[in-house]
Amino acid sequence: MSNEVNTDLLKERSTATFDAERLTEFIYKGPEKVKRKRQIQNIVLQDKFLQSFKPTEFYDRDGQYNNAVRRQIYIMDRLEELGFRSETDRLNFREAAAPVELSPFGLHSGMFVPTLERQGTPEQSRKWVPLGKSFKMIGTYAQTELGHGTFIRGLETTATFDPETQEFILDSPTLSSIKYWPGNVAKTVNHCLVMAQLYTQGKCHGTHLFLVQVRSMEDHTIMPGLEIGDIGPKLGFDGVDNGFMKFNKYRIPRMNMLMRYAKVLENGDYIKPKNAKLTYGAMVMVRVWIVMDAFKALSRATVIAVRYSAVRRQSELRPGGEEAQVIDYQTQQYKLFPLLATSYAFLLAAEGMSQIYAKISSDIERGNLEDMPQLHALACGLKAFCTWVGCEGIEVCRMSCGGHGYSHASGIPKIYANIVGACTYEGENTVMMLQTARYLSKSYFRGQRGESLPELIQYLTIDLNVKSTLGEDCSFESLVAAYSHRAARMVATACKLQNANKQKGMPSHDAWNKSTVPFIAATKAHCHLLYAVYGIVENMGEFMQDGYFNQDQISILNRKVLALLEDIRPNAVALVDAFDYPDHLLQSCLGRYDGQVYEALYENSKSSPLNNTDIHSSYYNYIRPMMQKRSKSKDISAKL
Ligand SMILES: CCCCCCCCC/C=C/C(=O)SCCNC(=O)CCNC(=O)[C@H](O)C(C)(C)COP(=O)(O)OP(=O)(O)OC[C@H]1O[C@@H](n2cnc3c(N)ncnc32)[C@H](O)[C@@H]1OP(=O)(O)O
Ligand SMILES: Cc1cc2nc3c(=O)[nH]c(=O)nc-3n(C[C@H](O)[C@H](O)[C@H](O)COP(=O)(O)OP(=O)(O)OC[C@H]3O[C@@H](n4cnc5c(N)ncnc54)[C@H](O)[C@@H]3O)c2cc1C
Repeated sequence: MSNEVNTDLLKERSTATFDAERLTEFIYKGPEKVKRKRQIQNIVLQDKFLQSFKPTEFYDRDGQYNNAVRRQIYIMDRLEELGFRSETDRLNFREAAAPVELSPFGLHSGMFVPTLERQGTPEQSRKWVPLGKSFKMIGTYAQTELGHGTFIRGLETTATFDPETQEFILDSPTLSSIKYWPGNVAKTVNHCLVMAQLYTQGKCHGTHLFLVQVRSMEDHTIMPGLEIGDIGPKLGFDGVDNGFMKFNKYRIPRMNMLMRYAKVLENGDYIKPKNAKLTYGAMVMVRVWIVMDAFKALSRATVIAVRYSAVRRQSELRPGGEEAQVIDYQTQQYKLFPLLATSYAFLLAAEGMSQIYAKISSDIERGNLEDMPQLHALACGLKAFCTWVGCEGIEVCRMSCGGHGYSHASGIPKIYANIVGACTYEGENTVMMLQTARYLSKSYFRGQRGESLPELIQYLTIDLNVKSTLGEDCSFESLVAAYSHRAARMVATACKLQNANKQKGMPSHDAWNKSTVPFIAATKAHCHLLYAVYGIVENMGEFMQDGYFNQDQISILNRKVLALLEDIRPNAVALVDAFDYPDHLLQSCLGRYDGQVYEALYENSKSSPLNNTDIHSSYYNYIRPMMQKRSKSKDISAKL
């Protein structure tokens, strides 16, 4: 591989009107943090073991799982050796060491241990969290069943208290109650946090979490009374052993119920929690993290697509002239530059979401549940919005790279396959949006009654009779006002339909269900971030429904969005360089910093396993016998 930088990329970087390094420092919170991140990424780059793996798609499923386990354990050991204590250092090392791989221990660290900490009593946490953190206990979060994932209250796994033996008896009473999907259940973990319907003294008290040992700590054999296995190949998550698990009257100690919020006493008495939804806390936490995951996935795909668009020359923009950089086609800019803006918007949304989560979850830990509904609504809405918009955007990035975008060598298919599951896991997006919609509906009617609303939704009470003041300058204030107006009007419209349904005599659940389509649209408007002008132009109908903009203002906006493309054009490469993703993290022949795309594609293809032999065995086994057989037959020409 040559170590020269593609001349087009060199030109792009020299014509940028700002210093990308300054923006990198803003993104990563200062020059020292950037320096530290790069130091850590370099440690990974110099690490022979970590650099010894071929691209994951060159291995079969067994190999991918085996590699994932090997690599993640190596990473754990290296982190201990390096003595990295800060979460940022550890995350930077992990992301650089395994950039496109979901860890078979991901749910252990991401859900199992944090849930023990947050949902266990202090005694339970003191006992189990150190075992989890030292990987003596390796766990996951097992909630979804064959028959239920969304409707937690419909889960069928039972945990029945036996006061004689002071045990809970876990059981999968039906086929549909078999746990199905939990990550790392199939081969990796020896414990699970199991969500089950709690029965005591003959009464069901709803779903609660139980710590269950599923494999021997001595030899990893499956505990008697359990059936465990892998669910099979999936669209992505190749290295993750999502599994199924069936309980057959499986006994666990009473004290294995996480009892921070609800309890079962020795005599079987049930002590209920302050709020039944406290047991849903682990899901809220992961939804908050998924907003950052959506930023990372979309921004990486955008880096690849924008750099490739600067390098790829195709067709004549000027008749007879040299072939144009595809980034100079207005259509290519209209595809990619809004995604560039969206990536920056998602970064800010993810950081804001994390700050709000930190504050409200610490209030909840101290027993102040006042803002729990707002946190739930925000986490549901942003998780759904950012993964939907992010996944659509990643597909646009892939297609904007033409044929090479479809190759795993571009790095984009893997980004998409790993993040698109987030539209489903941790709460299916439509269901999540409807949770936010429910909160908006209740808030709208509270606002109508003159009750005060939290700051984030005070816009619901604005005067909807005003028209836009937008002028040629498309001021920030006029754009914010436009988004608030659109969302407030759409929420009001959905709520009026819900009310009208009730007035017609519909029971409230039907009145709700028959207004959920406009509620989804209203909730998306509520979550819509301010990559402003493009968002208005792309959704003009919703902004225009009540004549909020006049014809002149619409023309201003249509002109403005094209003008913005020209404003961004000279800085497009610098804006993606600022995300500072090193090549070994992007894993992309198209998104390389040096732009040597064709050489990288050629080298990558030569290492494809199918090239291990010149003539493939199928020639000897099938093709040659077929040709010999056909050459003997008389009417060969007819067959051809
Ligand atoms: C690439 C990176 C890889 C990163 C690695 C990631 C790997 C993937 C890991 C994946 C793991 C999983 O998928 S784990 C499994 C995830 N599963 C889910 O998320 C299931 C989704 N379903 C649910 O959360 C629930 O069923 C939900 C839809 C909220 C409905 O719950 P209920 O029926 O109990 O409640 P409802 O009747 O709807 O509402 C009753 C009231 O409770 C409130 N309520 C409901 N949930 C609440 C909550 N969590 N916190 C506060 N309040 C809540 C509602 O707002 C209502 O308030 P009022 O209106 O005031 O009454
Ligand atoms: C990659 C991946 C990893 C996963 N990891 C785990 C894990 O580690 N642990 C775990 O417990 N689970 C895990 N899951 C399961 C996941 O949490 C569930 O699949 C998810 O919660 C969706 O539930 P479901 O499958 O029942 O979908 P369903 O709810 O059956 O969705 C089917 C359709 O029904 C619609 N629908 C359902 N309810 C409503 C409603 N009330 N109103 C309107 N429409 C509705 C949905 O919008 C959707 O269109 C994982 C899933 C995936 C894909």
